[in-house]
Amino acid sequence: MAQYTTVNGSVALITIQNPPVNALRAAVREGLFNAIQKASSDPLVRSVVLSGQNGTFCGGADIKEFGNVSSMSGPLLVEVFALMETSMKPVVAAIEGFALGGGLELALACHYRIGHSKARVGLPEVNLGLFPGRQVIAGEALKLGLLDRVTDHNTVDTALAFAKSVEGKPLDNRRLGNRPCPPLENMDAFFEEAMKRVRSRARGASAPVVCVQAVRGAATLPFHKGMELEKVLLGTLFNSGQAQASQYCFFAERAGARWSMPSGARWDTCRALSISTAAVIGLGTMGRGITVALARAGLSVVAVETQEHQLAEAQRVVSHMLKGGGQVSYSSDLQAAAEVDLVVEAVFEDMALKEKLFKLLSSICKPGTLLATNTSTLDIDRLASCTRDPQLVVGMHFFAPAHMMRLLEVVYGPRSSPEAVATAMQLGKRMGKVSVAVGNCPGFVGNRMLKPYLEQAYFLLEEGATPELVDAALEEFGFPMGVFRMTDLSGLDVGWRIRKEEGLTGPDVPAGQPTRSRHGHRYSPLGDLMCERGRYGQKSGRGWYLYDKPGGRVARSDPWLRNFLEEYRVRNALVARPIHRQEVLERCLYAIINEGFRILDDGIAASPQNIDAIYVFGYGWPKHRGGPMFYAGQVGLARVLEGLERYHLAHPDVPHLEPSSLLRRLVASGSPPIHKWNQMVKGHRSQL
Ligand SMILES: CCCCCCCC/C=C\C/C=C/C(=O)SCCNC(=O)CCNC(=O)[C@H](O)C(C)(C)COP(=O)(O)OP(=O)(O)OC[C@H]1O[C@@H](n2cnc3c(N)ncnc32)[C@H](O)[C@@H]1OP(=O)(O)O
Repeated sequence: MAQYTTVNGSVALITIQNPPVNALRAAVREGLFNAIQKASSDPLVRSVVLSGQNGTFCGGADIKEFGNVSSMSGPLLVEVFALMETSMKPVVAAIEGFALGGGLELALACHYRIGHSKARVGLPEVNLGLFPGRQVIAGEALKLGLLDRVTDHNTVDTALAFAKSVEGKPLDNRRLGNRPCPPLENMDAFFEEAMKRVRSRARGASAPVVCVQAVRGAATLPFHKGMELEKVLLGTLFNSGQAQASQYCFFAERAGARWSMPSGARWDTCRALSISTAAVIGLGTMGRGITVALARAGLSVVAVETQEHQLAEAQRVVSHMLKGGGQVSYSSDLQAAAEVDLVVEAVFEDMALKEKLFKLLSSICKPGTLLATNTSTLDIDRLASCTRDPQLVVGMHFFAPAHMMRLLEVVYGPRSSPEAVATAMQLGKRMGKVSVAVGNCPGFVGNRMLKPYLEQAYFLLEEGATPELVDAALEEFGFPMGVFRMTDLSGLDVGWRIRKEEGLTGPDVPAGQPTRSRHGHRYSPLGDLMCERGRYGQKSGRGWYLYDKPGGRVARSDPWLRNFLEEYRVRNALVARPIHRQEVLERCLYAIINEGFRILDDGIAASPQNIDAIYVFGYGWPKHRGGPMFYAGQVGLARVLEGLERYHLAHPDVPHLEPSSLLRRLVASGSPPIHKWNQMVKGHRSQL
């Protein structure tokens, strides 16, 4: 766990050994503690170098141990730090790769720090619901005083020579605990302003707020008092539930890489096809973002758009985004896709158009080309059936803006080959995405769960709520945008087109159909009515809110909408009632969760972690709430079930509120923890 050798006669070299990231689990802490004691007591040793195995200094505390803090064994991190800092022999950290969180604190407990120029240091614990900070590269760390020296050469060798040069020198002013924090003018005003800003951005997350309190303590109190305060604050965070949620997200983010298909095919047994060239078809907003994402991942991309004016505009925008980097050519001819390894189709969400395109692509592209569609809801298998090689068709569902959003849903149809899925998943990794493989059904995972969420939001408007009230409740919960602001941003016409495609609205709806009912179920036509009035959201300057101009970003309440809703209620004999924030949250969130359970039971998602990763990285679900499925566990499955039963009783014509069978089975079996849910799933497939 901590290898100890003596080098150059007098330098003890301690190497942390805990792959893959040298996390500081109990055995490592113990190893370090013993090694420092050994170096201190060995009369031949005059200095110490601390490094990490395999070019990695240390990824911090072991996050897996946080799951059971009470059973943590071995010396505490602070005890290791204290032993190191009070050592009478100079300790030099040799930082390669990264020193993060407790790993950086370990380096800061050393008397000197030498970093490789490519090393990254920082305190990223905000992502884990603990004290936060940002990561910086070695050069900046040097300027900030976090490092004493940066090298391009072998870091350990440099540190060993350096350690030799400081043997016997006084250490008192090298111990950070002895150094006072430089005074700051208007310290109180500074921290109050910082707190105000952090609170407004934290959206209910405790860690950033508590961090300001800890930094204030560190800056204004004597060292040991600051440490005591930090311990108390850390305890608060650990007990908040938010830290567990964030730590769960850390692993959920990585769990998608270990994908599996119902056939038994899985990540470690399938080989990805080699992809170096790609074509993107359709250069609207999505196609442009996808082009940038692929080009940044090192692919040579041909961007195809048949409308000349759109092509010219796309070329301008994409070149600007890529700032001269990336290899992209442009064409208005589909033949340009003939020799590529991968095609990503990103045309309008229209099945007939996509079917035609897939038929064409299948005849144009060389054998072996992977055909991917960026559809957000349509049937992958129907598209596959238009092609020569249906096994080479998958969904690659990007999220806008495609070059920035972390999520990629990789959708496999019944005929998609494991190699095709492996290829799309590997591409996702190359693009830096959180990729999750999911099965084929309308809306896949993300949009399928969005549907009941939107539906509840519309129903709440019918019953007396306003967009402002619904959005405020959701934003207070932690979403960056409430559901109405979000649909204004993405465009109300997107859902309208999908509902037309589904025959729920538009000319295909049979005459005499009741306004607020479809197939015997409650239906709200509010979204359709808005679109019929040209209210598409930000793009038209009017939606659920009012904007200064088309494309405007600042939402204002719209008196027109208030009247519109009142008239709508009168027309439909609806009586507005006061709606409480709690009802908004329960109906909107429980509806999402309920659909999540159905998706799990249907085998469309392989695990609750996959669903949560999709919601956190694609739909703005707050990380400190862990994703909808984790949140359900935190609220209590029995309470979620009771809520759904209550709302379904009140709204029996809303099938999405009828509790899913999996949720019922889980509650009946005593609400097991989330990692055991899969055992209760129909046709359960083993977890990897
Ligand atoms: C009431 C008082 C309670 C007392 C408790 C005291 C505890 C001490 C509390 C606070 C002090 C210190 C806190 C911390 O240090 S928290 C950890 C801070 N570190 C981080 O946040 C870094 C997290 N890791 C990363 O960002 C990346 O993993 C990376 C940059 C280190 C490496 O990236 P990459 O090469 O892309 O690899 P992966 O991300 O895929 O990771 C590989 C593998 O390793 C696992 N892993 C990574 N970091 C950790 C870790 N710190 N602990 C445990 N495991 C870690 C990761 O999960 C991957 O494994 P897989 O999930 O099985 O795929």
